[in-house]
Amino acid sequence: MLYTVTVNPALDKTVEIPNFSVGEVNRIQTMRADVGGKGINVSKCIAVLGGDTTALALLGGSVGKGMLAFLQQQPHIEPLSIETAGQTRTNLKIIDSVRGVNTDINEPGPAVSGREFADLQNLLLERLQPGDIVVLAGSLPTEAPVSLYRDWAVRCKQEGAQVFLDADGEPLKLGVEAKPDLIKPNKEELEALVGTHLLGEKDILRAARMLMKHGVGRVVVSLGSDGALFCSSESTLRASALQVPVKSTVGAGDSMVAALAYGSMQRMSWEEQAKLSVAFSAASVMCDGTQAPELKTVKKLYKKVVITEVA
Ligand SMILES: Nc1ncnc2c1ncn2[C@@H]1O[C@H](COP(=O)(O)OP(=O)(O)OP(=O)(O)O)[C@@H](O)[C@H]1O
Ligand SMILES: O=P(O)(O)OC[C@@]1(O)O[C@H](CO)[C@@H](O)[C@@H]1O
Repeated sequence: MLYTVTVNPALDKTVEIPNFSVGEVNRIQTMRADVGGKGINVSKCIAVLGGDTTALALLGGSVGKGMLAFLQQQPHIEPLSIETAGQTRTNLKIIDSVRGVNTDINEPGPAVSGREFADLQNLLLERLQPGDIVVLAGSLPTEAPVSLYRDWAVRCKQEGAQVFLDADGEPLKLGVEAKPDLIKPNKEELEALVGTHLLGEKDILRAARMLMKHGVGRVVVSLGSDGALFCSSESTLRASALQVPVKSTVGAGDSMVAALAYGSMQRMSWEEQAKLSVAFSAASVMCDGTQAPELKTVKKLYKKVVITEVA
C-alpha cells in the first residue's frame, strides 16, 4: 500500500493578479481553492493514475473539516485523519500571468500537541506492512519536533516500508540521517542540505552521489523549467522539462513525487519512472491552482519526454 503523510496540510487559495505589485492595491482577477499540502497533493495525483493511497493528515477546525469531507469523496483515496484543536492553515498562491511568476504565502500552520502527533504516527504504524511505501512530505507545523521526519522514517523502515521524503531545511537535513529510500529536493533545497552553492550539473550530481554514499537510496533533483536529474544505483538520468503552456507551477514537485512513488509500487524501470514524473509534472503546471492533471494529458506528454543517460 502507498501512504502519504501530511502533518501540515493546507487549503490552497490561488488568486490570479496580473502585474502583482508589492506595496500597491492589487485586484484579483480569478480565484480558486484546492485541498492541498504536499502529501495530499501526492495522493490526488496517484489517484489520477488509478493508484490507491491512504492519505494521513492532521486536520482541524472548519477548514480541516471541509478538506476531510472533500477527501472522503475522492475515488482511490482513503483519508485517515487526526483532528487537531488548531485550525488547518490556508495558503495563498498569487499567480501573475503577465510576468509569469508565482508567489507563495504559506501560513506556519497551527500549534499541534504531542498527543496529536503521536496519534497520527500510531495510525500509520498500526497499518504498515513490509513493502509499503510511505511518502512524508511538506513543512512541519508550529512546535513540531524538528526531528519528526527522521524519527518517523526510522520507525517506518523498521516495519519494512520504503520511505520517500520531500521536505526542506532542518527537517530534511535530519530526515536524511534515517537513510530514506528517495528524496526529491529542488536545487535550492539541495544546496541548503549540502551547505554549498551548486554551480551546474556536475556539482548537483556530486552532491546527490554524496547523499547516496551516506545511505539515501535515490536522489531526484527537480530543476523547474530546466527539467530534472534522476540518480539511483542503477543509472543517472537527465530529462529536459517539456515545453507546455504554464498556468501554475505550485505542486509540480508533488506530482513528480507521486509519479515516482506510483512507479516504484508498479515496479517500473528507473527510466519509466523518470519519464512519468516529467510528463506528470508538465501536465500539472498546465493546470490552475494545485489540482491534479488529467490522465489523458499525462499520456500525451509521456510520449514526448526525452531521457538521456549521464555518463
Ligand atoms: N515551467 C515549467 N514547464 C514545464 N515543466 C515544469 C515547469 N516547471 C516545473 N516543471 C516540471 O516540474 C518539475 C518540478 O518542478 P520544481 O523543480 O519547480 O519543483 P518544486 O520546487 O518541488 O515545486 P513545488 O514545491 O511547488 O511542488 C520539474 O522538474 C519539471 O519537470
Ligand atoms: O509549507 P509547505 O508544507 O512547505 O508547502 C505547502 C504547499 O505550498 O505545498 C503544496 C505545493 O507543493 C501546496 O499544496 C501547499 O500550499
